Amino acid sequence: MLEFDGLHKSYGDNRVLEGVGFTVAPGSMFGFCGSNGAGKTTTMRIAMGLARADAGEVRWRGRPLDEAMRRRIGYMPEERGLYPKMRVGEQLTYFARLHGMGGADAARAAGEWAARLGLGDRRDDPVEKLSLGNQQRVQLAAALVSRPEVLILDEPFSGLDPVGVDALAEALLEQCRAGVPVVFSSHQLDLVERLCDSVGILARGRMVATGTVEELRRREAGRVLRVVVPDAAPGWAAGVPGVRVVSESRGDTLLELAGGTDDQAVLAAALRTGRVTHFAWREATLVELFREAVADPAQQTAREQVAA
Ligand SMILES: Nc1ncnc2c1ncn2[C@@H]1O[C@H](COP(=O)(O)OP(=O)(O)OP(=O)(O)O)[C@@H](O)[C@H]1O
Repeated sequence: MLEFDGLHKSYGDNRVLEGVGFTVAPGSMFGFCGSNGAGKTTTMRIAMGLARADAGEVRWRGRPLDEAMRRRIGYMPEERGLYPKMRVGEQLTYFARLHGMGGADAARAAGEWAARLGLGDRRDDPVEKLSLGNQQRVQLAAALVSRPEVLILDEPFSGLDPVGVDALAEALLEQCRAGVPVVFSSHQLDLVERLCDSVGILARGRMVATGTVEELRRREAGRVLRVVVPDAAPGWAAGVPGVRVVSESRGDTLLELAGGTDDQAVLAAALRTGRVTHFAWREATLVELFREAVADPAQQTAREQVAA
């Protein structure tokens, strides 16, 4: 297991992490989500020894990470870290050697990863001549080239075109299949939902939700029904007990049902208005779960009081 355990970190009065913890099993992919400034980069930098935690630790296979173990981690820093004037191929070979690979092995792996990430014909170009998206691909290749035991990637998908996203997604899934635990941060929640076995959402210095997307959905208090009643008068659902109207537009309504509310009673109410052309539970997207999870409870209570 890769374990992030009880991490605390303050910068002056800014309490960034207040007991952040999650685990990532070998061969699984963990999507690390949170608003801008939530502390994702700080958490990853602590794992890599680039920032010091005030308390807590990060363990791999039961032992706190040390410098020797960190050399076996493929890390992609947010600030990126390439040598602009070095050629792509040399650079990848250099990173592979830095992580302990022998010369010939390193050169072979560099060639393979450049090709895998669509950089085969750019191997002799200095990095600074590449577009930002292609520099991003080099950075990813640099994290992957040394056959790491663990991958920690800070926003690896940002700036990639759809072909680059697919190439990286496939590369990461392959790493997972080989037993590597993968942690990546991202604001692209559709990708997180598609790729990750589990997800963690960081807010106010703590993990406010962790689990599979399915588990997060189950934990959601309200359940959302989509009901389409083309001929109904606006507001038809507002009086149905246990129902909150999330949205309503020309007969197309999203309704949140309180626990214990019978969906068949809602259907009967809909039928009383006329034809019902659609009636189905709708799964919350990760974007909706994220919004719910990061919402400040104090503000939410205030909103509910205003609404009441
Ligand atoms: N070296 C530092 N000195 C002072 N404050 C810092 C430092 N590094 C980070 N912070 C602060 O810590 C908080 C968390 O920042 P961090 O970069 O970890 O967030 P993040 O979740 O990665 O955000 P984003 O999604 O925008 O990349 C921010 O308030 C930031 O200003």
